[in-house]
Amino acid sequence: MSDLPGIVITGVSGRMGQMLVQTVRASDKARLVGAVERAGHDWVGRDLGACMGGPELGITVTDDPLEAFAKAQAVIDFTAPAATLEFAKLAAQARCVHVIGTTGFEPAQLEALKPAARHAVLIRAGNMSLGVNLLTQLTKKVAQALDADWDIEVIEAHHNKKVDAPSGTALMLGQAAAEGRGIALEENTESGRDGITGARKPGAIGFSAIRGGDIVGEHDVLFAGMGERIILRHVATDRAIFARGALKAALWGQTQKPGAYDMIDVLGL
Ligand SMILES: NC(=O)C1=CN([C@@H]2O[C@H](COP(=O)(O)OP(=O)(O)OC[C@H]3O[C@@H](n4cnc5c(N)ncnc54)[C@H](O)[C@@H]3O)[C@@H](O)[C@H]2O)C=CC1
Ligand SMILES: O=C(O)C1=N[C@H](C(=O)O)C[C@H](O)C1
Repeated sequence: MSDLPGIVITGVSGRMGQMLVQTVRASDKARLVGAVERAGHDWVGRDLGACMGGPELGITVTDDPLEAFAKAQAVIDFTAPAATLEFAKLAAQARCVHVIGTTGFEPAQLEALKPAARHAVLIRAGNMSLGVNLLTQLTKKVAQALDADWDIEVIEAHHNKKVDAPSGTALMLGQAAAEGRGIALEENTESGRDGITGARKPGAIGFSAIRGGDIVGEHDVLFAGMGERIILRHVATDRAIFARGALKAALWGQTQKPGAYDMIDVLGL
């Protein structure tokens, strides 16, 4: 019996779920102990390895998250907001570190996540990659240095299956820009322009979303001034960057006190 932290992956058949299975199995710092899918999914009740088209792994995909969490030290969760809210309660009950990559939360849903962090370590980020988390720091710094005559626009592109916009990453970058500028993002957002919109609201932070093909994730923060522009860019070409970040967070969380954390905490940026 290994004493490496045991990890459960939720939404295991998803794009990120399958990438996480590969990442955790390749790691010598953690072991995969459970796999969760939604009730009714055709992977439930079958061996995970066989579902993924490979040799059997001895892990049966379950739709009973609490049963899976009870055997684990961490849950890595890239699913959907309603599912993540449910998993947060159960992970706290099982005292598991809950790493949340899910995006698309409404403000009330984010509020509803808070009680879980009183009992367990909860680490949430709209983007788990080192590059994007560094970019948030750079964005804050540039926004701090420029006055409100510089228009800030966050432009993102993702694959055609993505269901939420702006992306979680775009919101992190917008938040960083707002903090740098010393304004509240909620009161200074401009998005979804269409038709006769009128001139751009001075000082606003704009968001635009492109959806197409298999784009993994691309984000530009554009600072547009009079006669010059600065563009900060991150391009993701492989989902492994998110899975590596999530696993790092799950391991880091093992030694932390209950509370709400993000990837800036994990990476020590
Ligand atoms: N924070 C980050 O670094 C990243 C975040 N994401 C986010 O992760 C989420 C998932 O993305 P993808 O893997 O591309 O989506 P996907 O649609 O391929 O996978 C989601 C999976 O969750 C499962 N699921 C939904 N409800 C469930 C429930 N109640 N119980 C168990 N499983 C359930 C679905 O059946 C599906 O297999 C999205 O919100 C996306 O924006 C994606 C990549 C990186
Ligand atoms: O849905 C995705 O694919 C991604 N979602 C995250 C987001 O909303 O920013 C992270 C990454 O860009 C991929």
